[in-house]
Amino acid sequence: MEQLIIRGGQRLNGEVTISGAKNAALPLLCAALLTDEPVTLHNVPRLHDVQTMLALLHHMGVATRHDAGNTAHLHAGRLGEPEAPYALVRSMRASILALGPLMARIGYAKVALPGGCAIGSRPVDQHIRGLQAMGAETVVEHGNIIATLPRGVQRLRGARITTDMVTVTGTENLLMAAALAEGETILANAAQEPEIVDLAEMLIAMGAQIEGHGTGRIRIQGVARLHGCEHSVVADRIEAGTFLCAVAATGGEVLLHKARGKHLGAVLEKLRDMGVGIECLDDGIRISSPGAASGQLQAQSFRTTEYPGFPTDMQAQFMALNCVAQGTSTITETIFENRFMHVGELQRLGAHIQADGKVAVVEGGSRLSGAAVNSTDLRASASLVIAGLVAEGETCVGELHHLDRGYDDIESKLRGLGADIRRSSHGGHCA
Ligand SMILES: CC(=O)N[C@H]1[C@@H](OP(=O)(O)OP(=O)(O)OC[C@H]2O[C@@H](n3ccc(=O)[nH]c3=O)[C@H](O)[C@@H]2O)O[C@H](CO)[C@@H](O)[C@@H]1O
Ligand SMILES: C=C(OP(=O)(O)O)C(=O)O
Repeated sequence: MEQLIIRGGQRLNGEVTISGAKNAALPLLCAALLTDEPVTLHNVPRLHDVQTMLALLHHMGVATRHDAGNTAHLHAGRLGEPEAPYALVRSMRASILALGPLMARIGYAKVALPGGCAIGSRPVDQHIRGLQAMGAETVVEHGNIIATLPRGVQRLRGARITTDMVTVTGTENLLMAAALAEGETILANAAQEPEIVDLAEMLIAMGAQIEGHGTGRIRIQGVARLHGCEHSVVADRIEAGTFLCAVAATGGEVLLHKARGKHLGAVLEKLRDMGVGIECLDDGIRISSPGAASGQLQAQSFRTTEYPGFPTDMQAQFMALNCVAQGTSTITETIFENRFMHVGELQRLGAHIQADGKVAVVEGGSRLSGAAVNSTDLRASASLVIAGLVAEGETCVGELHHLDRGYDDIESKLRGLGADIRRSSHGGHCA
């Protein structure tokens, strides 16, 4: 079983390049299902989730190739077996993103219901309800959502859809479905994340007519056909945020190439309030954290909310940072009901945190000490890496399949900044 072995205490210095965003790449790859022409996607990160999505698309009859230069070539000329089986969906919930494009392109989809996962129950009722409003008939049978069009109906039809809550992949699924539907669709209460904007920009490059992406109301005029395109995946704001928290905690000065400050507003504000130096450049972010060494970082309270609020995908990493900053902070998780599983593992490293329901109270100023810990979900694993980088002695982080879902070679990138971190299948000295 592989582990990351980290010897804490090194400052991070230098330059790192942020990869393409997982949460943008996954819907963009699915958008290739909307056309029978070739699609070329640049800056596609090398992640397990991307491999799983390519395997899923291949299973459906899409020709796929992810080349060494991080460009993915996709061609959904003829769709063979448009099914997303549970084996693939279970390992990656974003498989649900095949539902909208398949319904739009061929009027049939069979996608396994994702079920619950480590961070919460995560239903997909809004995806299904939206497609029903566009004329789809759906049943859930043997654990699969089977969606069809009524006899004699060729295409989904545009609709006005107000989701009960803001849902990121729900908005993406309905946006892709609406792009090929007949007539106009209004998505009200739409998610505004940068990944939605990236998807809309790719769809527009394919010939879709979309307005209002990046706001809570997206207007789509369906077209009969979409064509192929070439598009580049936006930089990963969560990977960038993870590096920012790591540098803030360890101290040092790092330039994050390609990171976009405007996508990280809420996180950058908290870092600045904490006492960290942040400079947003045209094509990157520079961070310096001299206060880390002298114990001058001030812990920050925050609530996770939809974009542009503080992202739930940054909650665990910022919690690790708050553990070593000074003062008491309160962290409220409002998006997922079970996203504090890293608390127990951070406690093993010496953190003082009390979690009760949606709220965790962190007593800062902890002197962390290395230990064996296990990842419980993707961002939890990143929080343990950050804690390991500041902990005294050796930290061994296990269950790396969570980390590998969403970080493109994080250990090489951290090593390039001076961290003492390596991957080993033999384990370290941690008990
Ligand atoms: C691949 C991808 O982009 N994943 C991101 C996406 O997940 P994902 O799109 O799955 O998250 P949603 O935005 O849909 O979830 C927001 C909330 O709405 C609830 N909900 C959602 C849909 C639905 O039909 N019914 C329902 O009840 C969820 O359980 C959750 O409590 O947005 C999350 C919130 O920013 C991020 O943490 C994930 O990293
Ligand atoms: C929760 C996440 O991803 P997913 O929706 O793929 O589980 C994440 O990226 O932090």
